[in-house]
Amino acid sequence: MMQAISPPSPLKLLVPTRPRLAPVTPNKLILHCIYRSDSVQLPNGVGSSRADWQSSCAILASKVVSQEQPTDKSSEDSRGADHVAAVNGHKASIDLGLVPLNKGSSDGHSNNKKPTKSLSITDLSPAPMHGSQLRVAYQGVPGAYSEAAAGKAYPNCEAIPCDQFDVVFQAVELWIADRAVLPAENSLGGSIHRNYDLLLRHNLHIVGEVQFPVHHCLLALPGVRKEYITRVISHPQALAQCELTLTELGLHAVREAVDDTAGAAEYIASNNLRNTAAIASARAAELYGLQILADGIQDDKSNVTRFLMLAREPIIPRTDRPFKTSIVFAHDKGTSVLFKVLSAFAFRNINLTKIESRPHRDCPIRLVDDASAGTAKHFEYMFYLDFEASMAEVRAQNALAEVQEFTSFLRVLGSYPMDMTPWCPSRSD
Ligand SMILES: O=C(O)C(=O)C[C@]1(C(=O)O)C=C[C@@H](O)C=C1
Repeated sequence: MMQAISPPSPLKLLVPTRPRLAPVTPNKLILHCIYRSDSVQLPNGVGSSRADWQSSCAILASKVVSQEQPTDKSSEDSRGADHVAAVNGHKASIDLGLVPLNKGSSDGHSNNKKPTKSLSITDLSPAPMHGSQLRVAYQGVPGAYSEAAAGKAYPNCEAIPCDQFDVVFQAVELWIADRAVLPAENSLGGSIHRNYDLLLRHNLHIVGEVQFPVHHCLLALPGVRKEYITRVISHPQALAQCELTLTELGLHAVREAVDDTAGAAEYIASNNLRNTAAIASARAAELYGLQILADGIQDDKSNVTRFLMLAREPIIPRTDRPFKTSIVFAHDKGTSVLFKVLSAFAFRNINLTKIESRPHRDCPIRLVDDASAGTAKHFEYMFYLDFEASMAEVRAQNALAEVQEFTSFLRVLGSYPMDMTPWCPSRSD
């Protein structure tokens, strides 16, 4: 059997974060960044370098009425962040509240060289300024699927474990990490809602995606038999993905949710729990010295989780490979706007790959009074949409210009290369 190793302890949240969602003002556009296409010349005739492009973002963003001015709360947040010198021994390289969105060409990243080679999934945004290995933050402990996804997205990166999703965002905002890798949705378990909410509260940009086949195992201490198991622990997504198979295995066990799959395995090993099994990866079994009681226990062999990669800076959108763009929008007149928004994409033959709605936390309920019938209480939503086009394409820019007219809030979360790696769903297929 493999020797169990002691993995690094995950980053913990030391500063409480408050939501950074900008107030949504009816009929005012909040567009963080409009990407320019090479075929669309801005009035000042900017070139195609990153510096020019960032300046264009600044110019365009300054033309819209920005609601991103920090509220009292968000300035408190920035102060809180500035006070953090280190998290678990990882030093923040510079003081940083929020990453400025409208950077001009004078920032440290800018240079006037045109990109000499095309972007790839492993080269999704500028190289780290510290000049060493790319540091990628993920939620969980070593052996988590998020760690493996980080390795797929950025081979040879230094993966930095964090104990909460919020900490993953903070690690990048505080320059402890260069990228974040976060699960967004699973083919069986659905969306990881927490991360959709966090995307809106933080100002990181989506710079890529990876789709990662998730192959679950049932793990227990060496020598433990299935019949002894009275409790199965794992991440709620993993429990959901194995629901039917756990029943079929004939386990008479309660299911309990913990923060991550590999953390469940580590917990069993460190507490010598002989009545508890974990749902986690084969790598977690190896790392924490557990045996595999059952292999491939996900309810469907083609169990895939889609992860998003985030960075402080957006990438330059391209047209020479398939790109996806993610947006989030809201409207103060309720959900009736949805049909109009969707038609902006349908008329341009732009394929939608994902739609998600989340509670509008700033304004969760809209009251509609009807003198004769009483008061209707409508829930309000933020809508997240992914579509298959690059922001460098005119049709995508036009679609968004149209969407902007129907919505009171619109933000481009990122325009990034689609994961087009060949389909290979499960090791056992
Ligand atoms: O717990 C882990 O190992 C994770 O990486 C988290 C996570 C998730 O949040 O969806 C990632 C992939 C699997 O779908 C199960 C769990």
